[in-house]
Amino acid sequence: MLKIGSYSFKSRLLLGTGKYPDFDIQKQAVDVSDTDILTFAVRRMNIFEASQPNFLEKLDLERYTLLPNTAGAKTAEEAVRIAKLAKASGLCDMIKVEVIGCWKTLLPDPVETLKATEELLKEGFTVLPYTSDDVVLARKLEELGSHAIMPGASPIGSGQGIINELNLSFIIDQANVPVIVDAGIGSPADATKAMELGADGVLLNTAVSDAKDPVKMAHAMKLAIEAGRLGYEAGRIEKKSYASASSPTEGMSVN
Ligand SMILES: CC(=O)[C@@H](O)[C@H](O)COP(=O)(O)O
Repeated sequence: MLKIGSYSFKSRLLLGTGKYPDFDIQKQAVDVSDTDILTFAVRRMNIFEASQPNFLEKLDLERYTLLPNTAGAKTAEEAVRIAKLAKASGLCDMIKVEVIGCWKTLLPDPVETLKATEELLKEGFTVLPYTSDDVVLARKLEELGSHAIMPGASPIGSGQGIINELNLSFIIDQANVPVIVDAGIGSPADATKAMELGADGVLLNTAVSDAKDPVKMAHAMKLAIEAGRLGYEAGRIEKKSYASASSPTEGMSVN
C-alpha cells in the first residue's frame, strides 16, 4: 500500500493525463495502467465553465483520486492561488506543488517551492512538492511537513530516465515520507530502477502519452513498477568482484 497523508493506494503508479493522441487512447491507457491517482494541471481544467471541453471527460473519475497540480505557476503565490482554486471547486485536498523556475529545463524553483509548500501546509492541504534531485532541499521539504517528496529523475518530458541515481538514493534513504519519482521517466526499465532504489512510487506522463502505443506502454509501466517494488522488497544480492558458482560443488564428490 502507498500511504500519502490520510490516503492509501493500491497502485504505486501515478499517471499524468495530458498529451495523449486522443481521449479514447487516454482512457484505455489509464484503464490498463491500473493507477489509483491521476494528476492534471488545474489551469487546463475549465473548472467553473461547464460548457468548455473537459479533457478528463472520458474517464470514470469515480475510480481515481485526482491529484491536481499547479503546473504553470512561476511563483509561490500563483501556486497557492491555483491550489485554492482546485480545492474550492470540490477536488480533494491533495496538491502536487509544481513551481517552475526555468522554462527551458522546466526545473522547479526551489525557493518558491519551499514557500508554496509551507503556505499550503498551513492551509491544511496534503502537499506533494515536485522538486529537483537536491538532497538538502528534499530534507527541508520534509521538515516543513510535506506528505510526500517528488524528486525528478530528469527534466519533465525529456525521457532521459534517472540522471543522478546517487542523489535519488540519498533522498530515498533519508526520507520518512513517501518518495515518488516524478518526471523524466522514459522507459519501463527507468521506472523499475526507481522502484528498485526504494522509491515508494513513480509519477509519469510523457513516456506513456508519447509512446508509439500508449496503451501497451501504460501496461508495461504498471508491470515495471510492480516488478521493481517486488525486487526491492525481495532484496537484491550483493555485487561481488569475482565469480561465485551458481551450482556449488562443495561437499559433493566431483572430479
Ligand atoms: C503530468 C505531470 O505532473 C508532469 O509535470 C510530470 O512531471 C510528468 O513528467 P513526464 O512527462 O516527464 O513523465
